[in-house]
Amino acid sequence: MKIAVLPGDGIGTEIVAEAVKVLKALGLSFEMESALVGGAAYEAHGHPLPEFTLKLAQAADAVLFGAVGDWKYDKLDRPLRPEQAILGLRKHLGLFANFRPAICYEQLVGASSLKPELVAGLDILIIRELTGDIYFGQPRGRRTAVDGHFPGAEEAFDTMRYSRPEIERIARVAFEAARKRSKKVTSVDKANVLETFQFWKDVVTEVGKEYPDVALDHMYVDNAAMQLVKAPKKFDVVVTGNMFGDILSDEASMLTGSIGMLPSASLNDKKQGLYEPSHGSAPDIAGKGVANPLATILSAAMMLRFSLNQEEAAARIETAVQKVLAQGLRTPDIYSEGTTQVGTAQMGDAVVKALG
Ligand SMILES: NC(=O)c1ccc[n+]([C@@H]2O[C@H](COP(=O)([O-])OP(=O)(O)OC[C@H]3O[C@@H](n4cnc5c(N)ncnc54)[C@H](O)[C@@H]3O)[C@@H](O)[C@H]2O)c1
Ligand SMILES: CC(C)[C@H](C(=O)O)[C@@H](O)C(=O)O
Ligand SMILES: [Mg+2]
Repeated sequence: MKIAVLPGDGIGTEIVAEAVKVLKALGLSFEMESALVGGAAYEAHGHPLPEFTLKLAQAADAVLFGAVGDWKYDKLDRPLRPEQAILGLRKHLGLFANFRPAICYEQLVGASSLKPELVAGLDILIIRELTGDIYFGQPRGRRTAVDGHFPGAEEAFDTMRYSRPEIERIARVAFEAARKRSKKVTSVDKANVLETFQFWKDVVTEVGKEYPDVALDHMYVDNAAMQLVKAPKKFDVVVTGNMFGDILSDEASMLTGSIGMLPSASLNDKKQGLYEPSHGSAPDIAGKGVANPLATILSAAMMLRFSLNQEEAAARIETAVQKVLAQGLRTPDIYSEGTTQVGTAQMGDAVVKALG
């Protein structure tokens, strides 16, 4: 089992160190190899996704990823910005299906942004399409009246597009996932305005006919953003495009207590996957040892389940995380009165101890 470990920037290095600690404590034989990615790779090699890093990821069964980015790179040309590394990995590895489960653990009901009764028992699965949409559509760029370059641009544009096969395959992923859950899919779109998402809705509806045992409903993204905070338990599997999924999953993270609790799995059609927390490099708290490593540790559990066929080990990690929460240990983002505040490394150590 070969794991490429790509910590990246900011808190990426801190939280991945804790996930690696937990993986090592399982007593399984992994081959783990690390490489620079994002801003760290740009500093060392002049590119956010160097050839070596990409090859390492391509050759691995799974990638454990931290986060990339920092405000100090804002002025770089877009292809050199750290965020291009994660977009490049998704594209090169064909990681089209992004699972972002928003689960409110019973111990964190009080840490949620919503009233306890709205989130107790909450378990939503957001399935975000990850290699299409306005993120990758062509053409994109800037036009100027003068020479085609910034500064002096007159306008900038991106293209939102989805092809039928792209929508069909993510819809199937969602219907299959729903079959193993409460058999309900909500497809989120903006079909009232956008041609791309009218097409999305039509294709998801067609695919839905292959799954008569799964209930399908459709919701506009603005309403979905509202319903997520009004009555989140109405949702089970949510399937949506790349950009809407990016936004809705950050919103959903706060129902679980913190963005530091939301793991993710990005899969291709070969079960190869990239596993990362849904959050970013958090430059505002980087280097302080206070970041919550649980989203990354829970992402490692998803990696064991989806790409490495280690269901038992995955469940061990998830149980250990619930145990440390039950012990009252909290990083600052999920802290509440009566609990014990700990730092990133202490939280990782506690999970290792709770593995038993
Ligand atoms: N997949 C990725 O690598 C990824 C994802 C999102 C953002 N980014 C990048 O990260 C940089 C910062 O972006 P941002 O500030 O908009 O989003 P962010 O997710 O990094 O941070 C948003 C807020 O959440 C907090 N936060 C995030 N993770 C946390 C954790 N584990 N524990 C405690 N608090 C946590 C941060 O302190 C911050 O206040 C940008 O360069 C952005 O492009 C990268
Ligand atoms: C960093 C950025 C490219 C990325 C995205 O928009 O997909 C991030 O926000 C995420 O959610 O993984
Ligand atoms: Mg995001």
